[in-house]
Amino acid sequence: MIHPLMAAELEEFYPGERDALIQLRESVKSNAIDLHSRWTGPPCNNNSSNWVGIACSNGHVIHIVLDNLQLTGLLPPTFLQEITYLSKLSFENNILLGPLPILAGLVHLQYVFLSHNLFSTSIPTHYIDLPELTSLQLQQNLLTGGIPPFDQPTLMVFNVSYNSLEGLIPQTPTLQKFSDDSYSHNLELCGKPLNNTCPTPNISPPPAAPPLPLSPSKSTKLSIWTIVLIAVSAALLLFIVMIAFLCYFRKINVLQGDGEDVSDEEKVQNATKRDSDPERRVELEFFDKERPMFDLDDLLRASAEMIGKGKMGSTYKVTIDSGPIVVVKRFKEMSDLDKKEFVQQMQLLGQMRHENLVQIVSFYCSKDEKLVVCEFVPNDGSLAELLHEKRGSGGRVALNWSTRLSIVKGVAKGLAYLHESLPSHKVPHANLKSSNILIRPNSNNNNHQIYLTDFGFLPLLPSRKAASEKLSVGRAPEFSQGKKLTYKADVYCFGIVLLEIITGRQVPPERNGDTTIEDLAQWVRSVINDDWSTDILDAEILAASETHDEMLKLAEIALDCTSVEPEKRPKMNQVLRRIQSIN
Ligand SMILES: Nc1ncnc2c1ncn2[C@@H]1O[C@H](COP(=O)(O)OP(=O)(O)OP(=O)(O)O)[C@@H](O)[C@H]1O
Repeated sequence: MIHPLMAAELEEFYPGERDALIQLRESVKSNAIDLHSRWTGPPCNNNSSNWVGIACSNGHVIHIVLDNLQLTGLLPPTFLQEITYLSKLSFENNILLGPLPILAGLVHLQYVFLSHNLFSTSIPTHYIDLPELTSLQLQQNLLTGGIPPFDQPTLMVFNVSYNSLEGLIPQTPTLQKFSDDSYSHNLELCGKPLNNTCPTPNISPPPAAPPLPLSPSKSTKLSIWTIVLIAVSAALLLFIVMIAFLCYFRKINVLQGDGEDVSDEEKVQNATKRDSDPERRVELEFFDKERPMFDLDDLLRASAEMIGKGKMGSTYKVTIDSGPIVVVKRFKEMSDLDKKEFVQQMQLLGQMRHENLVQIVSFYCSKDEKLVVCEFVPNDGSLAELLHEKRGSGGRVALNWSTRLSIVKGVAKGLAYLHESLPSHKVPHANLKSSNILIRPNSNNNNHQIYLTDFGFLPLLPSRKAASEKLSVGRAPEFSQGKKLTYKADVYCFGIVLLEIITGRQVPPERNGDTTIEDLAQWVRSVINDDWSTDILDAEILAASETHDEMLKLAEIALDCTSVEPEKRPKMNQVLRRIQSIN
C-alpha cells in the first residue's frame, strides 16, 4: 500500500499529463456533465482516478473515455502528446468538430473510438504508424480524403463507414481483411472489399480542355482554370458539409427541445415556429386511455436522457413537463420503411397487455423519424446486468435460485402470451435476450416483476440479413441453415436465456455486427456437455444443493429449447407448463 504522501509525490510527477487534460477540459463544453467540477486535483492516484472517464496505471493516464456526453467543440490539436502511456481514447457519440486528434508517438495506443461525431478533414497519415493499434472506429463523421495504407498486423477492428471518404481503398493485407461494412456509405470510396471498381482515369483530353502549358502565359491560364475548379469543388464540399451538419443537429435536437442554453427570446421564437409547424402539433395516438396523454410537442420539449444505444437505435428516458416519465425508442435507418407498415405494426403491438411485457404507450412516424413510446419501468437493471455485472468484485449481489426461477417463469409467461396473441407473426418477439429483460424490485416481498421489452420489431426490418444483424433472433441456427423462420426461433433464444441463468455464463458477444453463430453453438455445446451434471451450475447457486434437482430439470428444458432443428423444440405453452411444474 502506498503511503498517501508518496502518492502525492507520484501525482506531482507527471504534471504534463494533468496540463493536457486541463487543456481538453477548457476546450470542450458539455450539457451532460460539468468537467470543471469533476476534473480537479491530480488525475491519478497511482492506479486509480477520481476524474470521470480517466483510468490510470502506475500514476500515468492510460484511458480517456468520454462517450455520450454531448461534448461540443474542437479538441486541442496536440494535447495527447503528453499522455504517452495512453492505450484507450474514446469520444464516441458526441458533437466534436474539426480535425481528428494528433496521435503521433503514442506507442501504447490500442483503442481509438471517435465514431458518431462531426470530425472533418482527412484521416491523418501518421495513424498508420501506431504500432499497437487494435481497433480504430471512425464511422459516422464527416471525414474526407483517402484512407491511408494501414497495415498494422495488430489491427483487428476498423470502421470508417458513413463518412465522405473517397478514392481506392488501399490494397494492404490488413485493410483487405475487413468486410465491406467497414467502408460502406462513403461518397466515393472504391475498390475491394466494396463491390465497385474505381473509375479508370480518362486519358483523352476533353474537347474544351485548355492546351498543354507550353509557354508561361498558357501556364498561367491553366493554373487559373485549376484554381476555379478547386474553388468550385471546395464550395461544393462546404455546402455538403453544412447540409450534413444541419441534418445532424436537426436530428440531435429532436429529443432535446429547448436546451437550457437557449435564451428566452429564442424560446419564444422556437415556440412561434412550433405553432406554425403542423408536424409538431401532431396529436399522438394513445393505446391506453387511462394513461396521462401528451402531444408530440410535449414530447419534443421534455428533458430527455439517453439511456442506451443499441443496434436498432437510441433509447431515451423522457420526463414530460406534465408529469409522466416514458421511454422513447428512436429507430435509426428506417427512412425506407413504409409509414403504413410501421403504423399497422405499432397498432398491433399497442394492443398487447400482459404483466410481463413493457407496454407500448404511443408512437410517432414521419419519413425521417420513427419513435416508439413505452412505459418506463423503474428497474434494478436488466437480467444481463444482474447476472453478469461486478462478478469477482466486492459490490456484487448474488442472484439466488428462487429469484432466478421466478425470473424464468415471468419470461416464459410473457413470451407464451406473445406467441398466443400474435399467431400471424413469424417470430413474435424476435429480440429476446437477457439485456431485453427488465427486473423491477418489489418492496413488499422478494418477488421481482419481470418485463420483456423490444418485442415485435422483426416486420420493421427490410431483410433477413438486417434481422440477423440487429435482432437476437439472428442467433438461431436456422439463419445459417437457410431455413424458414418461425416462432421456434424465439424458443431457441429463450433456451439461451435459460442457459445464461443456470450457468451464470455470458453469451459470446457479437463482433462487428456479425452474429457469431459458430461461437454460440460452441458455447451451447460447452455448457451442455455430455456428462450432464452439477458442474454446469453457476457457483452462486451451487451451494443450494436441495434445489439441484430443480436446476437440472430447467437445464433439460433449456437443452430442448436449443435443439438445432426447430421442429424438435417445444412450443412455448408446453415450456411454460414444464417450468411451472418444477416447484
Ligand atoms: N421501458 C423501459 N423502462 C426502463 N428502462 C428501459 C426500458 N427499455 C429499455 N430500458 C433500458 O434502457 C437501456 C437501453 O435499452 P436498449 O434496448 O436501447 O439497449 P440494448 O438492449 O442494449 O439494445 P439492443 O437490443 O439493440 O442490443 C437498457 O439498459 C434497458 O435496461
